[in-house]
Amino acid sequence: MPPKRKAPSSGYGSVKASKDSAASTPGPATPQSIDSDDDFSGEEASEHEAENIENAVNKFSIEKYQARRAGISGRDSASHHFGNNDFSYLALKPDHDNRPLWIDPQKGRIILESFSPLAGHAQDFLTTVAEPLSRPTFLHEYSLTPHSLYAAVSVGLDPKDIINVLDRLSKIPIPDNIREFITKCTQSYGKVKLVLKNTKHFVESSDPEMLQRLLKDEVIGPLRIQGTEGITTESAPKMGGLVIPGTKNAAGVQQATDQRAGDRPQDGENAHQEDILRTLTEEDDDDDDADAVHAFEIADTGVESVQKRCLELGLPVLEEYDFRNDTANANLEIDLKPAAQIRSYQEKSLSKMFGNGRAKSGIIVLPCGAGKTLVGITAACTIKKGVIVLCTSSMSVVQWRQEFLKWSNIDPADIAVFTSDHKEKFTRNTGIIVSTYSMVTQTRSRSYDAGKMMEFLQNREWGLMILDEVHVVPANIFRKVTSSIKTHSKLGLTATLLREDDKIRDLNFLIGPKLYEANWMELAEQGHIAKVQCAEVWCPMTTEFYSEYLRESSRKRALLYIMNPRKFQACQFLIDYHEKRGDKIIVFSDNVYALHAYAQKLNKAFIFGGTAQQERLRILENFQHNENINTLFLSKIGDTSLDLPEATCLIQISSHYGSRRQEAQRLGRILRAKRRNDEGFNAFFYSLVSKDTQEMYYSSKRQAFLVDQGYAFKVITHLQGIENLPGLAFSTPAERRELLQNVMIQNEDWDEKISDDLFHRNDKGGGGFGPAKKKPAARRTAGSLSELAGGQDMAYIEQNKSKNKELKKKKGESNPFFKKLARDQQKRKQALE
Ligand SMILES: Nc1ncnc2c1ncn2[C@@H]1O[C@H](COP(=O)(O)OP(=O)(O)OP(=O)(O)O)[C@@H](O)[C@H]1O
Repeated sequence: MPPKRKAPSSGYGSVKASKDSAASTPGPATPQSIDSDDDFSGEEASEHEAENIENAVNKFSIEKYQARRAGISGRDSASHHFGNNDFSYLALKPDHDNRPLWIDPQKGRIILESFSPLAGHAQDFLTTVAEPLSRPTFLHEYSLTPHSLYAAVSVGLDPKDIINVLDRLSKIPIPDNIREFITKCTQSYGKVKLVLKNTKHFVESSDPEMLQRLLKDEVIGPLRIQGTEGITTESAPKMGGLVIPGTKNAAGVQQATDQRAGDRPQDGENAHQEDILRTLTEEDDDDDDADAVHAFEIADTGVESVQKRCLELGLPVLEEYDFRNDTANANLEIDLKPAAQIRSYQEKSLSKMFGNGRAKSGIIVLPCGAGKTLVGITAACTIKKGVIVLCTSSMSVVQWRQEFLKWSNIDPADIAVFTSDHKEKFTRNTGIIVSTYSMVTQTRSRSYDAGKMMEFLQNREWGLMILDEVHVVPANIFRKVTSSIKTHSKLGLTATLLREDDKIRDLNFLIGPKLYEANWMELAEQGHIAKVQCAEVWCPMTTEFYSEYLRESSRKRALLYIMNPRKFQACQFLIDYHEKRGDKIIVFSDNVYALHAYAQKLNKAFIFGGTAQQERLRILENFQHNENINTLFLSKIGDTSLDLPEATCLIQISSHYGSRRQEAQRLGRILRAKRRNDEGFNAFFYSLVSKDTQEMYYSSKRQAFLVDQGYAFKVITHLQGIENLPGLAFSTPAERRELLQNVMIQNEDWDEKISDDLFHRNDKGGGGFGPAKKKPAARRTAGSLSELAGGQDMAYIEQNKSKNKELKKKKGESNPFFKKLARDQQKRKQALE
């Protein structure tokens, strides 16, 4: 029996609230549920913060609603089936049909009817105030959490606005406890800002009483600069005059609202909806108080103490950078090239960052391939001060620099890279540095040059720090980065604000709140990312493999379900089918033994941690441009940073347990497919799973995130015509026994331990077969494995000559196109040097 599928995840903010939530709470921690690279340590501040949130959420769980519900339970013979989800006691508004939202008063969940004519407006609003949990075709689920409300406050909404709009869109009157929850969360969050104006730090708030309270505080009070004039008052900053480059106008949110005018219900279609819409778009100008801000100045050295103390007081500080009034830091000459037009969702995300004309620190979440790089570059072009970009790998560093040169008019001399191979500085008084997290945080055994470079980074003030792929970097690394490099604003970029250990919320206070999260399906509909058909292919285990599977320990079990001959056949069949359709296919395997075995047997090229850099590039070039090389086997080093827009089909044969993040990252490899706008084009993502094994459990867990984004995984139990595939591997019992013998003698852990990506190796040696860090002395081949098993005469060894070697041989015969490619690469390298 396959394991039961889990219901869409619930937000961490809602978990503890009620008894039935236990069902949606993740089970006990198992080794598989934690990504190995998600190491955290020293999280005192965030633990404290987490406690606050839990308390708030517990308060949010309301006995009175429980009691009211108790009153109605047993009312009819069906209500008990709905348990805690029986909301029939809630009174509907008379015109509820015209309103798109349902609100669950117990957990703060909001359900949006995405087919409503008002859905567009409602979605814009909900992504600002709530956490999107699940967005399939017809009903979207959001959750109000302390963090989502914190983010809403940070983009300038106040509790009154939030409650008003929610009320207009809701089918039921807003429950009192929801009002209370919104007010409670927002009254402390976002009230205090730390603003750097003209090199002076100010603690700012629109509430003068809040500042009085802080001045009386024993830690913060003494940090006020003596001799400055107490609390000053001035009008609140406005967007006015600020133009985000690459946009037609920079009215930000307002423009996004205008674009929605197309959603407006047609004349006579529904007068009620027209009314609701009108009230939604009406300007709220009755609040004059919000137009003034009050501030006091603190010493530069007191910044960290103020932040820490405010967090302790439950008043996390929002960071804002008034870059237009920063006369102390030199202006950077940078603008987007005239041809660069940012897309509406990119503009919308930036309008949240620059909503009031200042730069807010925070995180922007866009799907893989949706253009996060251009968002970062546009932010840099808006702020026009020194920028530091931090990436996860040295290849990303090169790509970021190239993208800056492609999209902006930055002088190449003003953008430098800092990696182990290149330690450059810009020559003028300001510029851009692109580096990796490891370069700026590693403290031991720094070379002299690297030490000098770090001094250079630490001795200046940066206008903007762009933090790429924020979800993969441990919190302690962020702490090191932000404490050692002075920057006025931080922009985190990611595709999946998701960690298996749920520590993602730490980022809220280390970088800033989530400013924007795009809807994957919407972007696919608009053609910005590819549409993907997802399928899980169930492969029955052969009897001999299954008998061993039941007997074995967990590590060997994994190898057995990965090497299941039926899975191999399914992979062979799918490759054949998609190659014939003209697809370019990537096959992913975390397990390097399987990677090697599959690729060798099917005579396909492969890349893993031990593949030499030259060989990797050669294989990738062939995959991109050689019409005879249409399939590439990749280990997990290809999960990220791989830009292969030719790829249109993914097949996953082995993966990292239940990692939702890896599943999303892998899907991301085909979202940028070049052919995505061809009529009727679909990319394909297959996950091959051995039936009745643990792999099925992991597989459903892995899919949870993508299912929440609206992807539907079809289950394929039989691949039509597989039996008739000429040359189908392992079709005789003898072949399968041979394979089983090979698998059974494997005693090593074949999971690749990598600490860098596809383009950057740890070992300096050439392509050993095994974990990347191992010495490449012994190159194990399929031949020697087969010999060990006493099966020298089997098909397995006959195909010992790998496709990789074949490609290597062809190196000298490179056609003019490859020669040109090599020349271009050489030029790029020289440009970097
Ligand atoms: N506004 C735009 N106009 C034209 N092309 C764009 C625009 N935005 C992004 N692109 C293109 O889309 C592709 C994907 O962009 P990018 O590499 O920044 O995606 P990403 O979100 O960083 O993906 P990943 O998460 O996989 O790294 C690039 O080729 C980029 O040039």
